[in-house]
Amino acid sequence: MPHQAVPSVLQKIVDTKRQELVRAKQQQSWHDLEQIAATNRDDIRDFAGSLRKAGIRVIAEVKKASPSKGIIAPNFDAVATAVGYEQAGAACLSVLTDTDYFQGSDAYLLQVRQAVSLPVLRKDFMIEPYHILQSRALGADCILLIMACLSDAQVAELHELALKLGMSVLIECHDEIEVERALRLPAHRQNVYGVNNRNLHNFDVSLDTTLRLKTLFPQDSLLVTESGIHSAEDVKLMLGHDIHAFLIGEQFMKTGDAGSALAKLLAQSQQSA
Ligand SMILES: O=C(O)c1ccccc1NCC(=O)[C@H](O)[C@H](O)COP(=O)(O)O
Repeated sequence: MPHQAVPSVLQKIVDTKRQELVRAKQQQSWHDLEQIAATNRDDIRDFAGSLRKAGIRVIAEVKKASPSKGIIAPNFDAVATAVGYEQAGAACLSVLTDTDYFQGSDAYLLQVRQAVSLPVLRKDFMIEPYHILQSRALGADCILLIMACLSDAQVAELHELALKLGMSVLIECHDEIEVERALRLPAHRQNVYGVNNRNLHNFDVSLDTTLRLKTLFPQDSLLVTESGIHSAEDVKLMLGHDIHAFLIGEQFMKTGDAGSALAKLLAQSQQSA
């Protein structure tokens, strides 16, 4: 664990992950995962590369529920949502696989990855190398590393393994200390740095977090602003600060037609952007 106080929700989720790992390892050994990942080896999509392309790049999130909002999408359909996002112009997808807190599922990741041609992030709380290999075996093109729930040694180990498996890595930060720690990881073109605008201690969301922390990253860093993007004004604010990549879930999912909501946001954001 890192030296700072870990937000209680995160601590709870990480404790659950430890229990899940015990069961998962009984069902599928490291060797099993290695074999599946080996058959998937050539089937990997360039997540970071897609975000580097010109224009507004949205990682559209397939998200049924969350600890802060409860159920967001009562008529949730992971595959229909993903296909809608792809048709609407998403750059990449994010699929929540955590069951207890987000009502996600590994099955959604497998199904979505097959139904679209976009690169897909496995959005979960990764704490052990097993999670990284498991993600690749499920078809993930990118994994998430949350600095707030990992020590420097853990993050270095998970980062190295993800890159070895050919995946991109979304390295998520919430404050200055986490950015400083994240930037000590080896530089790599598959590194994507996320600034999460959601304070995990109280769930408050402030886009100022991204604007404040952005100045700490080297200029050529691939930066994604995460959480709390609700409008074209929010997108334009970020574009004005040279941030072109966005991770957005709730705003789309709560409408019941996530793809159309993404198309609308892109169209409105491109007006005089
Ligand atoms: O969304 C939550 O309530 C949450 C609570 C605790 C840990 C993580 C949480 N969210 C994960 C995310 O990072 C968001 O799903 C993602 O950035 C999209 O955010 P939004 O557009 O606000 O749904």
